[in-house]
Order: sequence, then C-alpha cells, then structure tokens
Amino acid sequence: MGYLVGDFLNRVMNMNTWRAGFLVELMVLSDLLWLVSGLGSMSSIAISYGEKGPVFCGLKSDGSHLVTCYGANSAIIYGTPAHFPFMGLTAGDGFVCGLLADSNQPYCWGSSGYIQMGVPQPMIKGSEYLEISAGDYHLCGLRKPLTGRHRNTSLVDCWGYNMTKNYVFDGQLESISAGSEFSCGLFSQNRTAFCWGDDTSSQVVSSIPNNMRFQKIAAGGYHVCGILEGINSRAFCWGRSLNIEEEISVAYAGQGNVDSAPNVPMLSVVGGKFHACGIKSYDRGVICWGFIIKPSTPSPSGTMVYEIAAGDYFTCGILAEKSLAPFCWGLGFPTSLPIAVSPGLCKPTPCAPGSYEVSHENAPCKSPNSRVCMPCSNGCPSEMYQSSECTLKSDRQCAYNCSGCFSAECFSNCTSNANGINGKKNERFLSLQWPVIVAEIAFAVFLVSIVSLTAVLYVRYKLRNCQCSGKGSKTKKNNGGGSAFQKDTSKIRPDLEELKIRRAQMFTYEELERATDGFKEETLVGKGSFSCVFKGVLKDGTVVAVKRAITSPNKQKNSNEFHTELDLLSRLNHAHLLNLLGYCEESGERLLVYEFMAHGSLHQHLHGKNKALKEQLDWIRRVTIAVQAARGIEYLHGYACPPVIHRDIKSSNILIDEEHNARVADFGLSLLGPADSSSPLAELPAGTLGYLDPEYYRLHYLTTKSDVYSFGVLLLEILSGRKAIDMQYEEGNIVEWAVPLIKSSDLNAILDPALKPPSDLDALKRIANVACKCVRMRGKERPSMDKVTTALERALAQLMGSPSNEQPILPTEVVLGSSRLHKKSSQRSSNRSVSETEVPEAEDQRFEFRAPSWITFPSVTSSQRRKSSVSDADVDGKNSEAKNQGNTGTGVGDGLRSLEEEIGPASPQESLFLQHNF
Ligand SMILES: Nc1ncnc2c1ncn2[C@@H]1O[C@H](COP(=O)(O)OP(=O)(O)OP(=O)(O)O)[C@@H](O)[C@H]1O
Repeated sequence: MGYLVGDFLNRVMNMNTWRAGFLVELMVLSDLLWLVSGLGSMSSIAISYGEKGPVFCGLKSDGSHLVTCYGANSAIIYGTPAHFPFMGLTAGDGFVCGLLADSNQPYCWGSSGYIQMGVPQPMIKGSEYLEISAGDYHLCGLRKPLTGRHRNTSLVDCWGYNMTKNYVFDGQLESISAGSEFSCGLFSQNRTAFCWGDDTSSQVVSSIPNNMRFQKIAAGGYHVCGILEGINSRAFCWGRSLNIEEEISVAYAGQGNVDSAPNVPMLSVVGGKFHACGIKSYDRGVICWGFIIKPSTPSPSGTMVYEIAAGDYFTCGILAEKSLAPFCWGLGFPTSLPIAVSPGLCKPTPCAPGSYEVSHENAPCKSPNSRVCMPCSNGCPSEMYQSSECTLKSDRQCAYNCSGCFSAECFSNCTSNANGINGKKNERFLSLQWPVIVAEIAFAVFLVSIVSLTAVLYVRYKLRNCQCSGKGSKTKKNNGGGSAFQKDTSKIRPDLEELKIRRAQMFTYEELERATDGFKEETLVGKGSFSCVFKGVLKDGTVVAVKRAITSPNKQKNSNEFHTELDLLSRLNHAHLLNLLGYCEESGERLLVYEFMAHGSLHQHLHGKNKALKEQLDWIRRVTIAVQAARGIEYLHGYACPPVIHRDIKSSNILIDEEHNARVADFGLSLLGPADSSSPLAELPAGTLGYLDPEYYRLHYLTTKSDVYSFGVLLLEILSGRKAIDMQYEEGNIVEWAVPLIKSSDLNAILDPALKPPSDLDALKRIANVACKCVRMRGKERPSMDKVTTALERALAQLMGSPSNEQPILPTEVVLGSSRLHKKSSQRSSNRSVSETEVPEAEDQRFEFRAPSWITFPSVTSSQRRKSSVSDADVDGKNSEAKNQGNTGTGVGDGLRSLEEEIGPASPQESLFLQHNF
C-alpha cells in the first residue's frame, strides 16, 4: 500500500528526476489551479490556526515554489521543509500541508492528533493529486482525473478525524474545499456543489443548495460560500452562522450572519470559522461578512489584493503592490508580516483567456518564460466606465465618468483631470455642480441624524421593558398554576421584597470567630484551593459552614467585585444549590457563611478512605444525587437571572445534606478567586483538570455546555467510582477510559466494583450514554442540562422499577425543591420520546491543588507524572489505532480522543504555571 516517508524523502532529494516532471505537471496543474486559488482550498498561501497559535505560510515570491512561514506555532515553523517545491498549500488546526511538485502528493508538517505528518498515511502507492484541502482535523486530496471509462468518476482521499477513507464520486470534480469537519466538492459539468462529512454542527451537508450553479466554492469552519455563475458573480453561503443567542459566552461579542453575503460581484471567496471574505471583482478590494469578533482589525479598504486566505478569526491577503507583503485583519494575528510571498503560481504557459499576466516586477518567476496569471476583473464601480479591456498583459482599466459624479473621490479625480486638459471647459460644469454637492452632503447629514436618533429612541424604548430573561415571565405564569409548584417557582424569581430579605446577611468577624470557636482545628471540615471550611454554630443555634479565604499576600482585594458576586449569589435559591447565608469582609478577611452539609461531599463518599461510605451510596442513591445535581445546574443555566455558568462542577462541589440530598456548591467560582486580574494566568479558563471542557480550555469559549462536559465527567465518576483523573491506572483520564468501553457496549467494565450491578442494566446504560454525549468534544453537540436532567430522571424511574419511559417517577425527596418540574410537566406531552441522551454531572478530586491560574490540577507525585507522560504516548498509539478502526467502520467515534487531543498541550502561559507549581 503506502510507502515510507524515508523513501519519499529520497525521491524528493533526487532532483534530476523531478525537474522535468515538475514543469510538465505545473503546466497542467496551474491551468486548473488558478480556478481555485483564493478559495478556502489549496492556494499559494495558507493559514494554520488553533491553540498553538496562528501561522501564515506562502510560496516564496522568488518563483521557486519553496515555502516560507511566519507565526507562533513552533512545530510548524521549525518543521517547514526548506527544500521541497510545492504546487500549492493548505492548512488546518496546528498543521500545514503542501502538494509536492515532484510527486503530486501531500506533505504535512506541524502537529495534528489525527493526521500523520509527512506524507499522510495510509497512502495508496502512486496516487497523484490535483488539489488538497485541509479542515480542522482532516485533509482531503482530489486525485488527478481518471481516463477511459472511469473518466466520469472522481476519487477523493481523506485522512483525519472521522474522515480517513477513499471516496469515489460519480461525476468529475473540479475542486474540493474542506471545512471544520466536512468537505465539499464542485462538479465541473453541472457546476453544482456536493458536501460530505459530519453535519451535526454545521448542517452544511443537509442544506446544500442543489439548484445553484457555482464558479467556485470555499468552505469555512461551519459554512460554505460559493461564487454563483453568471454575470452577477455574487457569493452565496450556506451552513451555520454563530448564533450568539445560543451561546452564553462572556468571552467575545460579535455580530452578523455568514449567510448574508453582500450582493457584489466577486472574484474569489474564503471562509474563516464564522466569517467569510471575498475579493470584489471590480476593484480587487476585500469585503468581509459574518461573525466578526470585537475588537478586530478592520479589513483593508481601498487596497487591491491578489489572493486571500482565512484563519479561524482572521484573514490575510497579498497586497497587489510591489512588496507582495501579506496583510492580515481580524483577531489574533499581526496586521503585517515580514515575509514576501507569491501572489500565485508561476506557470510556463501563456495565461488563458479571461486572465492576465501579473507584471514580472510583481511576480518574479524564476524562469523568464513563466508568469503568474490572475483572473480578469469584471465591471467597474459606479461612476466609472471600462476604459480598456482585460488583455493578456494587464487587467481591464476603469476610469471615472465625469458627467455622472456624485462622490467626492470622483469629483476630485475629475477636477485634477480637468485642470490638466480641459480646465476652462469643465470649470463652468464644476461651478454648477458644487451647490448640488453641498446640498447632497447636508441631506446625508440630516438623514444620518434622523436614523441615529430613531435608533437611540428605539433602543431606549426596548430597554425600558427589558427583563432579565423570557423565562422570568414564564415562571410568573407558572406561579399562578398550582400549589406545590408555586412554592418552588417563587424561589426562582422572588419578588423584590423577598429578595431584600434573602440578601446575604453581613456578619462581623467576631461573630464568626465565636461561632467557629476561633477557627479551631477541630472545627475544620474541609480545605479547598483557596479556602478552609469550618463548622460553626451561630448565636441562634443555626449550624453553618464558614468558608474562610486563605489570605493572599495581596491584600488589595477588589471589594466591588466581591460585592457584585455576593449580590448575585444571594439571589440564587434552589433546593439543590448550597445557599449562601451571609458573609463577612473585614480587614482583608473574606468569609462566606453557608448552610452546613452534614454528610460532606460526594467526593468524600466516592473516594474517601471509608469504604462503608462508598457502599452506602447504592445505585439509586447515586442516580438520585446525579438528578438533583443536574437540577441545580439546570437552574443556574436556565432560571437564574442572569444565567450562571458554574465552571467547576466536580464531586467535591456536590455536597450532601442531612437528608442525603445533593447540593451543588461553589457556583461563585470567582468569589474566592484571585483578585489580581492583571496576572496573565487569570485570563486562563477556570476549572479543574479532568473536568475541564476541552473547547473552553482551547478556545476560551465559555458556555453552559462547559458545565455539561464537567457533569458528564461527574456521571462517569458516579458510575465507575473512579476519580476524573487517577494516575494509578494505565488510562488515567476517566473519559479516555470509559467512553470507548461504553461505546463498545461493555458497561460492566466501567461499573463501580464496590457495588453489585443492578439486575436490570438498562437504566445505567442510559446514564452511561448520556455521559458519553455530555463529554463530546464540541459543546454544540452536547445536550443541554434540561435534556440531561430529563434523561436522568427517566433512568432513575427505570432503576426504581417503573417500566415506563414516559413518566419521570421520582422519589419524594427528589421532587422537593425541583424548580423545573412544573415546566416539564407542561412539556411532557410534547416530549414523548426523549432519546437516551444527556446526563451531565460528576466530578471528582480531593487531592488537588488550585492555583491562581483558576485551573485546578490534580496533585500527582512526580513519579506519577513521569508515568503519565509515558502512558500518554502509549495512549496516543492506541488511539491512532482505534481511530483507524473507527474509520473503517467500527464506529468507536469521539470517545477515543487521547487526553492530549482533548485538553491539548499546555500553552506557554500554562507551561509557565506548571513549572511554578510542580
Ligand atoms: N457547606 C458545607 N458544609 C459542609 N462541608 C463543606 C461545606 N462546604 C465545603 N465543605 C467541605 O469543605 C471542602 C472544601 O470546600 P471548598 O469549596 O473550599 O473547596 P473545594 O470545592 O473542595 O475545592 P476547590 O476550592 O479547590 O474547588 C469540601 O470538599 C467539603 O468537604
């Protein structure tokens, strides 16, 4: 089948053999290539993005077809092959690939957990490719056209996440373009687009516009844009825009849908993660649309570009000027780069009709007989007319139509021309025009003022009625409904009076000191990373837990922040949340007073030294705890106002009260966090390793789905009795270990050996399935907490002997305090068949160290750490094998990502933190 990279390198080094072939291939390929250059597919430039930092690569401007790269990802920069000539480039998350000029095969460098670097494997011997295109974690190559009776068949080979396969398509594909987790092709005969791959997050495959004909297509992260055929040549995009309303994201703000492409003719288009940019055909200027993160560098205006390529949240173009310097805009990359790259590929044949030759000065191809060809621009901007046609030597030219000017630019241009040639003749014309200009400007100013005023008034009107969320009014309605639920829902949105009463009480330090017997060692019930927790008895006899922040050397705590958080926490009230009773802030001391939880934490039960405690938690008790915790979290996500993302769901934050009911604690993560936000580490995601949502960790996207991930880990922990990360096992990460076993239906292998399995395993199977869904890599593919809770309730009902899936039968103590039962009872009829889905929850860990980075790392000994680094490598090996199996149909799927793939290697800041703390 494939051949080794070593063999391949030998071949490449054998320069005598490649040169002749290279020229011939280049002639054939470049004819086709300019049709697709500038799209999200292969081009003379490519951008890699991802957690390890962005990198721009381009073919050198000297016409050598050698590659040069600039950026932050050292694996790419140091791995860039200096001596291989490439036909074109493409890039994905953390890697870059080029199509080798001599062998027409891809060669990748950088790093990817899913694609083998070098020549991707498996590779069918002798395969030659016309074009390659990379998605986030995969690469596809379009093979050279077949001949003979197979000429109407196209072969596409893909490597990487969920895609490693040889695809055979009926019809001739002209080009391919890969999106995040899907790929698309453009058929050359009927000009229709076709996509395949994972449709879940993008919906690109299911929404292909079958009746549209495209000149070109380019895939972005979750969408595809194509340039329509016909003189209009406008872009049309389909797929998924970032729906901001769906994301409770505090990290970024932006605007715009990628499907609202501007109605202007375009020469080419490229797609970023949630945005797209195109080159306008009449002035070669850039235009971008879609979700633009703020603050972003604006796209260049009034500048001509030859070629563009998109990263995730930024785009770069090669300016059509002598320096051929790349210029970037968007977020996360420098605006100008200190390298010069080719605006296209040098070809030894004359430019085809419809294209023109970039001057040799701008595109110095090595051989004097080669040139870079560019597609001719079409049409001219308004106020202009075409003064000369596009020829083989130059693009078409536009000139101002001085009799129809209405812009200042046009006037100034015509004025300067007029002064030179027909000064006198046009003077009268201009003097007549001036009053018109002034009137037009005045009218424009008036119009803008009116629109702005209306907008301001409208926004103010809207804000006047603004309530925190629609759910509030829903809840109010519910309140009218019924007795048992009334009590419940009134807790969710109490009226103002009640709020005032419930607002946390202020204690004096002396009071709390007295309550805890002077914070004596004997009253200490637990220790966290930032705090010690003491049992105390207030004057009125109430037993409380007093959480005392470990005093930081920086006494300059942000008092405002503390009060804002306190205010928020004191408004939250739910039967399955640990309620805050009061606080004390005196001379640098920060103390929080909570209800006391007699039975400690779930972590103590599951992982404590006392085995009897673990056995006490039978299956029904465990699932009940899961349901209750899920409800608490669901309340935070769906009913709290504003919604609260917990960020640190884990078993030590699930506390158990006197009646053995679960309470979610620590939902004000920042309350005792580092007050010094100037520390770079404070910007890192918060949470505990093992529970930390990989998407949040990598992209800093904080959504409610991050809690869902942690809850999934908690569920696995409840089912297995294992810690989220436990280095005494070969597979230390619970997700890595449990998900493949669950997916291969080996549930018994993960169930806690301390308990006898229940007679009917179905309920636990459901829970395990939900856990798997919760820990999916992509937040959007995880279920929401309300779905998770529903699934858990049903599992609990089943476990308790109710055969009906329709009715969530719950023990009384589970129902008590549920904030959502009312909502659900009204939804029940419409929710007939809830799939075996989500179950969030779980967490772990007592032995951990919480540092100011806001990430809690499990405390492991150095020898354990050494072992873990070895086993990580083992795991990688196993996983790649498993992944290949998955691709050949065993369907193991996303559970097999290695820990490194899930969490990703540490960034420089995180490494710094690790060095400091271990
Ligand atoms: N209200 C409470 N009643 C009884 N015990 C409590 C209460 N709150 C916390 N504890 C005990 O104190 C321990 C420490 O709690 P704390 O919230 O300070 O840290 P943590 O959440 O376990 O860890 P970290 O702060 O690192 O996330 C808990 O694990 C629990 O055993």
